Amino acid sequence: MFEQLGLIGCGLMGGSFALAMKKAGLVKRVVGYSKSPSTTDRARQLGVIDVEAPSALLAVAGADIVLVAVPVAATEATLKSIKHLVTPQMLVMDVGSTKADVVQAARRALRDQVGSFVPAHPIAGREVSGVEHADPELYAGRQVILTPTERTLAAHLRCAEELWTRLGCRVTSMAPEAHDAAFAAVSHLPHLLAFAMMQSVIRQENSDYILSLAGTGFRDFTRIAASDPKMWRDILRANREEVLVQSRLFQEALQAFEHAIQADDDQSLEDMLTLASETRAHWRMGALRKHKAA
Ligand SMILES: NC(=O)C1=CN([C@@H]2O[C@H](COP(=O)(O)OP(=O)(O)OC[C@H]3O[C@@H](n4cnc5c(N)ncnc54)[C@H](O)[C@@H]3O)[C@@H](O)[C@H]2O)C=CC1
Ligand SMILES: O=C(O)C(=O)Cc1ccc(O)cc1
Repeated sequence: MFEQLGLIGCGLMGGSFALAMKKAGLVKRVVGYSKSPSTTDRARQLGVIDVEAPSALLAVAGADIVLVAVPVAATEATLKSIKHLVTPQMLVMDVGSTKADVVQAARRALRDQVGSFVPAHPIAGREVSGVEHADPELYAGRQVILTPTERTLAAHLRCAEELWTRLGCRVTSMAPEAHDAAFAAVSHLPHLLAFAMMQSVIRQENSDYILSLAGTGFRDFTRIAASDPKMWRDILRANREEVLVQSRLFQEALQAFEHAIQADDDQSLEDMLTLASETRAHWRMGALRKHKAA
């Protein structure tokens, strides 16, 4: 399907995309660039990329598909640096966790070439980063959200849908703002809460001892607190308004639980726990809920 993938950001997401594309026979050659030359070198040693490029622009030269897989705050500078080689025939995508800021960055950076850009967010990932963790199966069975703009070329949008589908993903399209509102609730706030949970334990005097007692519930709840701090700093800042809305909603829910406990209101406490428990028990990743719990 493609001759040459230009990969900018040879980390977990970019590296996994390159491996998945090769495994699916969708690309012949991968030319990669990462900010640190040692990362690009490592990506070549691991067989994630075939050729090292000394700059983002040179990674794009000769490519018919480009993936920008850098921290969201680096998107605008990256797109600016490659603009001169972006053509209407070239499909350019990203994998950023936030979309309104990325779309605005693309408009500013790519200007008349913005039609080549299909903003994408694979709902796949891990709490570890770096090319060492790149995995050809990372995207299999996961959702990918596309947030095309009014200027996105229809042919590129169709091509992106087909590509992600061939990698085993379920593809959905939505507006960037709707994306950011939804993912503030189901991804950004949960990560923030996991970080905050760790903070609240660490601040206690006997934290080492308490942590040594914790079991699987704590492990499952806090797994994502091991995620990359700089990446999450960028995501939380990029989607600050929606994250703060969700944080306030969460605090209201927590306060309702606190009040019920304080007031010995067993009925309210049990009702709230039941609603949460039943909803979670029936929740399946990627499935729409048919019946709301009573
Ligand atoms: N880690 C996850 O679970 C998920 C991450 N994402 C998004 O994917 C993007 C990449 O994240 P990961 O692959 O996890 O991070 P990573 O840290 O594994 O990889 C990022 C790579 O980009 C390189 N880089 C940083 N700034 C650069 C620049 N200005 N120019 C060129 N290369 C640069 C880094 O050296 C690194 O190799 C982020 O935007 C993140 O929001 C999306 C879904 C899941
Ligand atoms: O580690 C996990 O389970 C995640 O939730 C990973 C993740 C992180 C950021 C995203 O934008 C999407 C997925």
